[in-house]
Amino acid sequence: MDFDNLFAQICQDLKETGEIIEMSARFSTCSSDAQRISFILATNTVRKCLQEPLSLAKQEMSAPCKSQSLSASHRAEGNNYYQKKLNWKAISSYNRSLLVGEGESLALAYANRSAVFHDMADWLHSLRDIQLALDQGYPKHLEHKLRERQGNCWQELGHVTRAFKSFNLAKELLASAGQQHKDKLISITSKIRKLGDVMEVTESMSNATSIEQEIIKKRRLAPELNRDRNILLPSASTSIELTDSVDRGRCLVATEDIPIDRRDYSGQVLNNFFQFQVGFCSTICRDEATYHQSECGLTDLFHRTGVGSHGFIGLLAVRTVLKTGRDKIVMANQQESIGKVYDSSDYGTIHRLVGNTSQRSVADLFRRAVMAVYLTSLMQPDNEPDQVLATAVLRLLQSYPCNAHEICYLAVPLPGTSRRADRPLQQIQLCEIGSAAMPVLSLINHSCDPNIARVCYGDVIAIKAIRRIARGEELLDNYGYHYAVHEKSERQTRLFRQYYFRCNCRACVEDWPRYADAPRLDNRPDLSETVDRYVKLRWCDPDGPPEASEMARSFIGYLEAMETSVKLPVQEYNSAQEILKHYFELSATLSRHLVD
Ligand SMILES: C[S@@+](CC[C@H](N)C(=O)[O-])C[C@H]1O[C@@H](n2cnc3c(N)ncnc32)[C@H](O)[C@@H]1O
Repeated sequence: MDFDNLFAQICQDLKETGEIIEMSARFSTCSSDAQRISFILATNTVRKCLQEPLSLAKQEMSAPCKSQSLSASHRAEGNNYYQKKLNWKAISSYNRSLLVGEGESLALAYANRSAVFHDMADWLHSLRDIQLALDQGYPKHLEHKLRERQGNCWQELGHVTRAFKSFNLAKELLASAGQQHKDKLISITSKIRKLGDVMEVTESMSNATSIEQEIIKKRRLAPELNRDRNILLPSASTSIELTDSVDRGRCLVATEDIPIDRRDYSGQVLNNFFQFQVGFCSTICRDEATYHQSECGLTDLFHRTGVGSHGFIGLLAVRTVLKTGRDKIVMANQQESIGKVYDSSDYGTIHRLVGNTSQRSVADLFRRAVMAVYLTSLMQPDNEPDQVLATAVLRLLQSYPCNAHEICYLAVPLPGTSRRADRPLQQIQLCEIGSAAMPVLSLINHSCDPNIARVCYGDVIAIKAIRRIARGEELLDNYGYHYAVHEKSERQTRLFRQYYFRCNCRACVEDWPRYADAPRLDNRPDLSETVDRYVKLRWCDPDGPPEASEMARSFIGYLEAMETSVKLPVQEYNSAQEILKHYFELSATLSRHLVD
């Protein structure tokens, strides 16, 4: 049963027992989250309603979820996509195959995924998957294929001796398999010959973990800040400071003029990164994360039964609490403030995210409190939830809807791998792959006409100025409701429903029209063709990037000129800003942080 249904059942039972009105009056007098949790734990009707679903859920969580046949069918689907060169879809099917596979089916899924990475020129990921396939007992009679692929990867990465060793292993396996692979044997022998004289094979082969360390080292390289690091706000530069205001709460403000495209913040996501699939992002993550035992069962259960309307936020809350541990939570409860330094690696900064508790209805708080008890009971071996943990979960169930950030990546073929230069641009997709708590990023207030954009570099988010920000001006993000896309009334209603504030940005105060109804400038070129050309250049043509950067620079100039010479809003300004954001996203996806 998903949580929405379970909660509806609880409300129904409370109505039938005639307790609901009196209970809601008493619950409304609770003045802290700790009191709310105690209240739920002391309410027999709620506890009784939770008992059976909790037992069933725990049974399901411990039930085996591996299936050779399901793994094989996802793999077959992946093979189908792979043949059609739909690489991302193939990877996604192989991922599903991995999640339910074990033994040989797991090995085959890793091996097939390695072929896709190989075709995408993603040598390290291919190597990692090859090694995992071998570790899982990949069939011996097929091993020559993996060894040859492994040799290609090492060769591309410049490890000649490792390539030599892999090709030789492939050759031995082919030779012992007999005549049927004669052509293959000739081609491998020629690859070995081309490597030249490799006198001594001293370089040892890497295992999956060491390859992964290489991958992570590259992926986690946060883009450099454009200024010195701010010691009070370690993920930001000195161009930004944290201030407080009566009507807008905490906010980030520029300490100097910030030009377009300057990067002044880059926050680590990993503190509480949560992917929406049960599966480890790496073997290192698997080996380090002791809390995964509770978390994975829960995530899998939520997937299979439907997560309910607060499900993902609930899982992010569980991950945070499991990863932080009870002692640090107790400490955060005891400390009123977090001191001078606002450091996102400190749980205290997450603990103090805005939850808008005082503005929430009794019904909303009651529902979240029941969910906190339910989730905490699932995390623990018996059905007696720890009050401290349940209180922390309740706190996060209020703050995360107003503060969690999505992690996205742009699914694009890598440069040079496109077989058709006219590949439709629609193949580029912005994919949401998870959500994360990033407490410093969460200090930025909303505007329907923002001056910064968030850009994901793998699991690191950077923010960049998309218009000039003057000294003393507030940095403003967009929470998903932009003036160019949503009517003012819709923006105001939705922002209030989720974030509990009335927006008074310039676009709201002046009631700017949406993009389609905004005026156009006379004598300005139509940008749509340029956008197409720019995007094509950026990812289809290996010689494209320099020209594309040049184009982005001209857009920046164009935007800056419009800021001072044109009364906004106009369509052209909006389009140029969109192109700039595209440029940022593409640069992040194609940057060396992700691809070597
Ligand atoms: C992600 S937090 C932003 C930082 C927040 N001001 C703080 O003190 O931590 C989101 C919350 O900030 C407040 N907020 C965001 N944008 C706002 C705005 N434009 N005007 C007033 N309050 C705003 C709302 O309470 C919202 O739920």
